[in-house]
Amino acid sequence: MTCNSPPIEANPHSVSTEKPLLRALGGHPVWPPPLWLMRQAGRYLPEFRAYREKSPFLTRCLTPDIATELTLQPIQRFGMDGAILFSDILILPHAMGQALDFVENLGPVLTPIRDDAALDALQPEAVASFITPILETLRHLRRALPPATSLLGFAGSPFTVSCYMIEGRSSRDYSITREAMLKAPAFYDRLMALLTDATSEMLIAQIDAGAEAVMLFDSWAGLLPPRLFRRYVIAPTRQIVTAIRAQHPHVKIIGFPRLAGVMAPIYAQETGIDALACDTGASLDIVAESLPHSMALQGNLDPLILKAGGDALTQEAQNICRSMSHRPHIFNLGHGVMPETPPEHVAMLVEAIRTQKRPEIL
Ligand SMILES: Cc1c2[nH]c(c1CCC(=O)O)Cc1[nH]c(c(CCC(=O)O)c1C)Cc1[nH]c(c(CCC(=O)O)c1C)Cc1[nH]c(c(C)c1CCC(=O)O)C2
Repeated sequence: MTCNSPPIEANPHSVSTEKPLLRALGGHPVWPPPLWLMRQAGRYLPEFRAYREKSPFLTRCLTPDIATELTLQPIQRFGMDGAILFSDILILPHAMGQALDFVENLGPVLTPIRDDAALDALQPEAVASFITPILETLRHLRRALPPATSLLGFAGSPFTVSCYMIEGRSSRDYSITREAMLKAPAFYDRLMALLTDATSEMLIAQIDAGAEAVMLFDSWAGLLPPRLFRRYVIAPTRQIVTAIRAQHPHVKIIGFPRLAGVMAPIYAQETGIDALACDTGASLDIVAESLPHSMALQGNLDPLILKAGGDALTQEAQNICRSMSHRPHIFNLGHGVMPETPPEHVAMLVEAIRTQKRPEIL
């Protein structure tokens, strides 16, 4: 598919001309719930693997024709209600000049930022030009997507991105980062201020280029105890939400404080987001009890159940939908699609969600 191809066949079950995903993000219950999956564009798809063999990950992210095609693959195959830009949360530090590579079977590898000299070498002013191809991808996608499919931009939240920037790679506990936070607060706060401003500017640029909603991934938020969670997860997120709202008051924002536990509803209330994405460990109905009815919830099927398939997949997916049928809910996973997931299971999940009967409203 090229960027000038005709729009893809829309979700046949969608009856409203308004986009179901944006309607749910606007605080309205929608049935069946709109759905998309984190990592829906990924290695579990043979058509994704075909591109992966031809070019490195960063090239795929920064080549509009390729990034557009990869974003569209799950939409073409499953008719998802949301299309998330094919990019990565680590594009931002790379755009600032931090060396980044994605190594097979290891994941991201960066030159660690451990002192003020390394911070001084970063160039936040370079981000705007570096992300030009990503903004072009968004413009292509707005033209190529079916009318009912919403286009999602995203960024990593400052704390999670700081974990990769300081650690230099994936880690079990990001202890180097968390020690820097405690032992070198002036250094760490300087990095966080840099990331908070740059993330706000990048998301505003994504919205200017066509993103209809944006998502903030704080994938390691659950590593922090409450006091630090408030300072380094909630406060930067609130700053980013405020900055986006100043430019785009009606664009919806999804926050994903992964593994936040009891802090998740507090995060939702105190950051001003429109939708709270919940990880696998959250019970949506319990989280919902402490949030305004207008706050949309997103999630949260266990990716392992999707990989396993069978009756458990259909039953668990429909249980999640039923528990949220009275609220604005976006069906998703509690984390990304696992690479070993059979694509047939995703098709089965989409069918189960779209054809289930709506529970009687009691
Ligand atoms: C932590 C994080 C990263 N990237 C991301 C997060 C937050 C979500 C999460 O918690 O998983 C976010 C992300 N990464 C990617 C997307 C867009 C695609 C989508 O979600 O559909 C999104 C939203 C592409 C990607 N980002 C990456 C891939 C795999 C690239 C490939 O193997 O070709 C994709 C499709 C690479 C990546 N990128 C990252 C890691 C740790 C890795 C290697 C491990 C892995 O592959 O999952 C950093």
